[in-house]
Amino acid sequence: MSQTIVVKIGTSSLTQSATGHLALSTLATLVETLTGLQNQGYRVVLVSSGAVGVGRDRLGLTERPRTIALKQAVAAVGQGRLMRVYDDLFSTLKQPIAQVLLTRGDLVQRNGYVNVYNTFQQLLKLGVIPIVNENDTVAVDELKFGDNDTLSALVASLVEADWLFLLTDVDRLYSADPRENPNAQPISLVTNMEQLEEFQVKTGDSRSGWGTGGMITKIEAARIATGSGVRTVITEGKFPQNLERILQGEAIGTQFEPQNRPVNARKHWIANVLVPMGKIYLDAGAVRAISQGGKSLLAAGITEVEGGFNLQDSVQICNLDGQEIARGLVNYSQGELQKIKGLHSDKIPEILGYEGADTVIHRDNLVVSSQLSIT
Ligand SMILES: Nc1ncnc2c1ncn2[C@@H]1O[C@H](COP(=O)(O)OP(=O)(O)O)[C@@H](O)[C@H]1O
Ligand SMILES: N[C@@H](CCC(=O)OP(=O)(O)O)C(=O)O
Repeated sequence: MSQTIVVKIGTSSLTQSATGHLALSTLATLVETLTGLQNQGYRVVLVSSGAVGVGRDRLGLTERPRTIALKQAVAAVGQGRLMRVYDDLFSTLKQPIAQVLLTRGDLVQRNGYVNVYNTFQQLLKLGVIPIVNENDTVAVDELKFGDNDTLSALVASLVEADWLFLLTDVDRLYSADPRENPNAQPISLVTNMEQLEEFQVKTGDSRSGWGTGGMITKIEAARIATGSGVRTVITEGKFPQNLERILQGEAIGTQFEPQNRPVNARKHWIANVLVPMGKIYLDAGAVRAISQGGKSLLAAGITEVEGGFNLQDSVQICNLDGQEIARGLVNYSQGELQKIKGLHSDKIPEILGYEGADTVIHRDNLVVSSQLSIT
């Protein structure tokens, strides 16, 4: 079966820093490279930022839009313009493309997730290169990916990609932001995410003029993607032709080695796609039963409940120190749990006045932190 690659390009690479106009030569090289890879038999997905940057340039705004409404309006202007440029360039090479605009809300319902999965599969089967962006114009805060690094990692996981390339305006990850620290050490290979602590990587919150997430969201993306078995590379967007060399084995940029692909796609979805709506705190016995015993969560081990969650929402499960040890889908609302926390399951019908589920979170809907990387 052919390999699948997801390439994410950030605003900093798509636009010229001096003028804010599109970086046409970079875009043209990217289009040539991706079409070349597609012709070699790779299945290719492009996650492209730039809606806000291009819209801002089109409208002649000199500042980053601050209000949500303005940002959403600017993105609406820029997204169409950006796709027009991509379509012109890809069409010159006879490569069909598709626009896929997503919000987290499209993926949080399990059937929505499966639907998007099927659409991607169909597009790739047709030999199309999907061009993905967050649907900035309609996304509301609670259901935003917020940055395209995270979005690209979730897409890479969804399409079961072999590679995720994060193209940006630095050539690789450094031990500190190279803009601010001239002694920052380059990092070529990360075999597991704990190594980043050994390398003492610092990201600060610095980012290029129009970028959104900075380096921290790229590391987070690498964590999600490698946790799904996707090899991830941070490399410079100015040289898209390097993708071919990396695929041939050259050590360019920072490469993050993939962990084993999780066998359970549903648990990956719970851990990485759903937005937790509350917290449940457990006593030490319940923490052990869940973390080491592979058990379902029962009401008896719950000490405290926080947040306004409903049945089937995702919640964070914490030990008494507040450290997250698992995440899962609840069978009770926050109000119900307040009443039954600490009680034996036999007591639930009496207290609530109806027969509830035996478990607060069934183990099939529970992801412990050692099982999968939790965001
Ligand atoms: N440890 C680090 N290594 C490399 N770059 C870093 C680091 N910490 C912060 N950065 C900054 O992250 C920036 C890239 O992020 P961003 O501007 O969001 O790019 P993009 O638009 O490609 O998403 C770089 O320009 C760099 O200054
Ligand atoms: N969805 C937004 C981009 C969000 C984003 O993550 O931007 P960047 O840091 O440049 O990759 C847009 O198209 O402008």
